[in-house]
Amino acid sequence: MELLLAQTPWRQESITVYGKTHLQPRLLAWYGEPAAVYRYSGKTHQPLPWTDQLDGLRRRMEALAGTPFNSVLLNYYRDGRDSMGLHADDEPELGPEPVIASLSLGEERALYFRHKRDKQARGLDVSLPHGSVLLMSGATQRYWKHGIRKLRRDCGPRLNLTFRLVGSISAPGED
Ligand SMILES: O=C(O)CCC(=O)C(=O)O
Ligand SMILES: [Fe+2]
Repeated sequence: MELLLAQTPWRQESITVYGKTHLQPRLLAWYGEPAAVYRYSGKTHQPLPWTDQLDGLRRRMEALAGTPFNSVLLNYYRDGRDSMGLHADDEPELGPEPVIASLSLGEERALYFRHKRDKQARGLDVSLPHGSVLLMSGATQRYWKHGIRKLRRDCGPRLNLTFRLVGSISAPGED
């Protein structure tokens, strides 16, 4: 975690909601094969090339999940004010039933799940302690959204690494 915090070229992206632009409440970095271009939160991300450390983690995640990954999104939650809004990782370039391996380091925070359509469905909080891996697969992204809430109490930094397999979806008329 110390290596990743120190050596990653962290960026803070902005997001535009209802015509207003805000800075996203966390830092991020995107690594992967050159072909793993990914649109996330309405932005196109060109991946940085794998570092030895991230490639090593990728191999371990592939062994655990039994599926290949060609990219990883790093999210850095600096303190309890950093968060991630409810969303599903359901972009077309991830395919219909993506497998996502999510490695958490540092402060334990909860990933909360809400059903997309069934408002009666009970939500779910999944605590993600240091060193844990959460596998999301099957229809999870189709039916559920997830996010990280802000906290009122003080809390230390947290890193989350989501390993993904991003396909190239070419736009109509492109090859
Ligand atoms: O920080 C987390 O555990 C969630 C990250 C996430 O949902 C994402 O990167 O899409
Ligand atoms: Fe996500």
